[in-house]
Amino acid sequence: MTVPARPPPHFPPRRGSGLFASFGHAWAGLIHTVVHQRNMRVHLTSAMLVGLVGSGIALGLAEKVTLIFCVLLIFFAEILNSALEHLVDLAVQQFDEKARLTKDAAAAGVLVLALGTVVIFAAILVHNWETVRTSTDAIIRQVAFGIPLTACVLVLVLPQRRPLWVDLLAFLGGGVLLGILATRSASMVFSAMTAGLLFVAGSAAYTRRREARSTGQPPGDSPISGHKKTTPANMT
Ligand SMILES: Nc1ncnc2c1ncn2[C@@H]1O[C@H](COP(=O)(O)OP(=O)(O)OP(=O)(O)O)[C@@H](O)[C@H]1O
Repeated sequence: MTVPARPPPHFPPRRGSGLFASFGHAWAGLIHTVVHQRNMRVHLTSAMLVGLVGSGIALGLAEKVTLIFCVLLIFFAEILNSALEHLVDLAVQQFDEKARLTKDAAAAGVLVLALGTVVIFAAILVHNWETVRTSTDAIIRQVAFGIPLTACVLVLVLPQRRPLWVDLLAFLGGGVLLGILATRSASMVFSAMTAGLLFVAGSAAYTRRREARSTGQPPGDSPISGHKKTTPANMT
């Protein structure tokens, strides 16, 4: 007896078409990238560290704007890189030189931005070295509360399966640490940025759980269950 072919999965229903729905789709795109792209998780954790430095040391307006702009630009590039990867995978299921070039070029764009940000970050620290040198108390505080806060974010974005209470503890613990740091912040803009990053990490943890529940699959970096991601190793 032949087993009838299973129909393709339904396209998820659109959640409206208004302004709020558009915002919801964009938010879902951001969270999806955090959940399924390892590099995005690295950028998110690095952005936490930038936020902690920015909220611990008094920087000039131009330096603050530059750092925040760099962080946003890297997120933008990684999201676009992810979109391009999906587009290529949609069009090409086998090894293709042009597909490789497209993906490599998109990844190179992110790499250039990330390297540039590290250089800019180092230059800002060197330029403000006198402030850094005389801010021992602030540095000790940022390290004492900031490292556990970054660990909380890391726990929330990690793809490994874990009990619900671990995620809850990481999110609430991160919130408490953030609150303590905010009372002595040198820049509310950077504190707000770290709060936003914690919220994104919490949303990613929630989405990952929901996806794992609905697909019955263990969490991982493959975006569509049953879809084998094209990698050089599995291409023929
Ligand atoms: N269809 C393809 N044809 C040829 N090479 C490919 C193809 N798909 C992927 N590659 C190669 O494998 C690399 C990794 O592609 P993949 O789709 O796994 O992205 P990724 O692991 O998410 O990469 P990134 O680290 O850039 O986010 C690409 O940069 C490219 O060199």
